[in-house]
Parts: sequence; structure tokens; C-alpha cells
Amino acid sequence: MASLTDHLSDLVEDADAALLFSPTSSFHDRFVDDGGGDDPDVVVVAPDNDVDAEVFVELPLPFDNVKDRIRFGIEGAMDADLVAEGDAVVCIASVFDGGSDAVVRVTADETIHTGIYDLFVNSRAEPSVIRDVFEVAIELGKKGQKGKPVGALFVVGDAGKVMNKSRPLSYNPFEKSHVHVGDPIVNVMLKEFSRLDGAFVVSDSGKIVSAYRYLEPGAEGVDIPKGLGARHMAGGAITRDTNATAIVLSESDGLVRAFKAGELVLEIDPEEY
Ligand SMILES: Nc1ncnc2c1ncn2[C@@H]1O[C@H](COP(=O)(O)OP(=O)(O)OP(=O)(O)O)[C@@H](O)[C@H]1O
Ligand SMILES: [Mn+2]
Repeated sequence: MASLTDHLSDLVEDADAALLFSPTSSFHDRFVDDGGGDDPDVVVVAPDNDVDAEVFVELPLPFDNVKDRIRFGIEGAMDADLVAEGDAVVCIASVFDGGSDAVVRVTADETIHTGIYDLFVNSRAEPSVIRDVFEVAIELGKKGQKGKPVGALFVVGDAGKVMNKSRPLSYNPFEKSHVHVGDPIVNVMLKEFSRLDGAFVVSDSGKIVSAYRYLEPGAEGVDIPKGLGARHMAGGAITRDTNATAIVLSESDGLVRAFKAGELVLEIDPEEY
């Protein structure tokens, strides 16, 4: 009878690339030391390049959802021409806390592609700003506002143009302040103000430009999924008229969605983060 190793060797056979997600140094070194001619290319995907990997894709969020983590890594590797369309990619990741404990074989093709990498890396706003706004939206989605579900709309990047395509619903509490997303006090303020109508406008560098903005983009040709209402339509449409990214928390279904260039590019469930 064949051993488990024989059965499972299919999983790694003829792989074009191996993606190591946040490997320990010793785990990574084993791969590099063995690197013979026929071995797959090794790409490290992690928050920081602690292991001094030659080929590295930066992970801006931990992505507890392993599918999102893998998608991000593969899309990043494709963007850097480390992985090509149709390649067999073996991903080695940690699913539970601790070391690398899972092997996932994926073909790098259309079905894997969600735009998650593009969203973080190629948005006009800095990736850390996108990440910080996502974190506020995810936390709001998890906890709600005093236990009740709450919705929110953040328009991130290209703030000057966004301001030109919107108008105030009320006085702007951020008028003369110079505060940035990611600052803990600001996150408390954002959560507090999310009870109120309209959108938050955030600059490329993360400065909160305004709250209570009513967005007035042209909505022709914006194709958002059926069932989503005015908040999502406005969020989607503003990203077609400007180079902003919209991050929207839905009060009705609790999901966080991102829009770029008028299209839905990412949908995540805060409960999975
Ligand atoms: N053009 C707009 N600009 C800014 N905010 C808007 C705009 N349209 C709607 N909103 C905000 O979205 C809120 C919810 O509107 P609506 O229920 O139609 O949106 P939705 O897409 O169904 O979102 P949800 O899933 O959170 O209900 C409104 O109370 C308002 O605060
Ligand atoms: Mn609604």
C-alpha cells in the first residue's frame, strides 16, 4: 500500500512556484538551501521581509481568511511577473496559530483573481491608508455602534476631486483638524460619526478631510450588484468619476465592500477577520 506521502506528492508535483506565507527563518532557509535547477521559484509573502527573502511580496493585512491571503499572494506574485497565468502554485501557509501547517495547490488563473492586490497596492492612496480604513470598517462591522449594526462609507484618495463632486450635509467636524486614519483617537471619532449620514472623505496620505459629505457623482454606467442601495451606488459611482477607492460597510448585510473605477473589487465578511 502506498504511503500518505506518495498519495499527497501530487499536491506539490511539477509546481512552477512555491509561495511561503510568513515562514519562519528556518523553514524558509530549508527551501532556499535546497534550491536546485528544477525546483520551483520560491516567493515569500509576509508583512515584513524578516527572512531576507530574495523574492518577496508584502502583505499589508494578516488576512485571517486564508483564501484572501492566498489570492493576495498570487496576485502580487503575478503583478511582479514571478508567477504567470496558468502556473501551478503551491502555497504553504499557517491556518492555525503557529508554523506552516497547510499546503494548498492553486492554478493561477482568472478564477483566483479578485483584484485584492491591485486594491491595496495600486490605489492612489497609500496601502497603509487603505488598510487603516479597512480596519475601521471591519471593526465597525464586527461590533456595530453600541451593539446595533451600522453602515459607513469611506472615500479614500483623490480627495480634492471627491470634494468637488460632493456637498456638505452638515458642518464638517474635521474642518480645521489635521488628523489621520490609523490614529486610535481618530478611529474612535470615525466610529462615533458613522452613525450620521453621508460619507467620510480621506486623502491619499490618510488625512480625514471631511465627514457628512453627500456624494453627487454621475451614476451612468455604474454596475453595482442588485440589491445594494444608494450608499453603495454613490460609493461605486464616485470611484468612476475620480481616482478614489470607496470602502463601504453595509448596515443591512454587514459586509465590507471596496469599489474602484466604478466596479466592485472586493467583498469581505468582517466576522472572518
Ligand atoms: N449619495 C450619497 N452620499 C453619501 N451618503 C449617502 C448617499 N446616498 C446614501 N447615503 C448614505 O447611505 C445611507 C443608507 O442608504 P441606503 O440604505 O439607500 O444605502 P444601501 O446601499 O442600501 O446601504 P446599507 O446596506 O447600509 O443599507 C443613507 O442613510 C446615507 O447616510
Ligand atoms: Mn439600505
